[in-house]
Amino acid sequence: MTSPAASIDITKDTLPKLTSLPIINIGPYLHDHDKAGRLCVSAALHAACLEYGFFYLDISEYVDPSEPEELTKLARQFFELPQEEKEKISLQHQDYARGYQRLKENVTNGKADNHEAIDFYRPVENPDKTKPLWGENQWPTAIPGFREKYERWIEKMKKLGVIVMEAMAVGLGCTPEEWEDFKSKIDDSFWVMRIIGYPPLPNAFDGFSCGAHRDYGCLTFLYTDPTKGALEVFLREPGLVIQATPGLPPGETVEEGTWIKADPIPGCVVCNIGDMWETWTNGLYRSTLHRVIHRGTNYRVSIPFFFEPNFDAVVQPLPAALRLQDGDSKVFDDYGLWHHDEEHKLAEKRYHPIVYGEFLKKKVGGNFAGSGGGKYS
Ligand SMILES: O=C(O)CCC(=O)C(=O)O
Ligand SMILES: [Fe+2]
Repeated sequence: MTSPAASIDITKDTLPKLTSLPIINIGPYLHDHDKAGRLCVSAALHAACLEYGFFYLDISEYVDPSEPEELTKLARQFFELPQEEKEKISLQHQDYARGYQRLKENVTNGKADNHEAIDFYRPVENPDKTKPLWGENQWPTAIPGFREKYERWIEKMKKLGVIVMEAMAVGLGCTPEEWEDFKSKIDDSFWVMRIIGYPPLPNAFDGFSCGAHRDYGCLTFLYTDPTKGALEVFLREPGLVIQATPGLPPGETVEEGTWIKADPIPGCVVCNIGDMWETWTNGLYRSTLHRVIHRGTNYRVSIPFFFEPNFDAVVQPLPAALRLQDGDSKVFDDYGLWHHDEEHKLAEKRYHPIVYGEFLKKKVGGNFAGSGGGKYS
């Protein structure tokens, strides 16, 4: 194989973990000529996904910082509106997924999250709000420019999603033909965008700003205002057993590892992979726990864009990932050199195929309908 993934020997046990996430500049993938630069980016993405499932993506060559800054201003204007005005676009007027959710309406791991938000999904043909996820997006009308500016951002993030997916496919060792097939699963992304507002956590609050969860999709591009100390990422560190952590998903009261802060870095979005990448890589890349604890005094705004597979995409382990895991096919020849035995079986698939839309319906269907659900429950 000729991919960077194959030529770099990254073994999880030998590299020390950084205490802050790696920064990867997507720039070379924006320029046609920079082949060597692209390979470096792909190798860095592969290493970051093996080790952390999280990284900073430097997009300063792709977006002007004034653009997302303007979005956070618009978001603040919305969250400052009287509650009745915000409720006009409540998700209860639609499919219970698209629209505004009031403070503490979202529940993660059984506890109310101390945030409010507006959720948008890819628009669908023939919307029908009685069908799960099939309603219409609800845009605030009281704030001039809101919809146009956010729609411009959505277009940019969708394009960025395809660019980063290609860079990651190369890093994983996909052939160009395999990438074409893979691309057909993500080229009409059933994206989600959330605009989240976090008041400071009250001292006695029994819960989090956003409880510990893994994102369930493909790639998250998280833009946040400059607030520090809020987002935390769980770094798995085998052997390092931390105390039981309240608020972890059920059955995960103790994890081996540590929480690190992922403060915003100018020019970057925080990027993480979700459960779909875990399936595509047959568990080689893991979807990583994260949470938000905002104890500052300000009102924090974040705008995660979730670049997801196509609604009808079948998601299953990719051949490139199975090749990387195929310990069995590395056989020694008569000279003691190992080579791939093409007739040997690839690694066994440990993840079952999933139709993304079906999986998504199970995740969000019925949430917020007074049933105490939530995006991450
Ligand atoms: O607001 C943040 O920093 C993170 C939000 C998040 O993890 C999510 O919406 O999935
Ligand atoms: Fe998340």
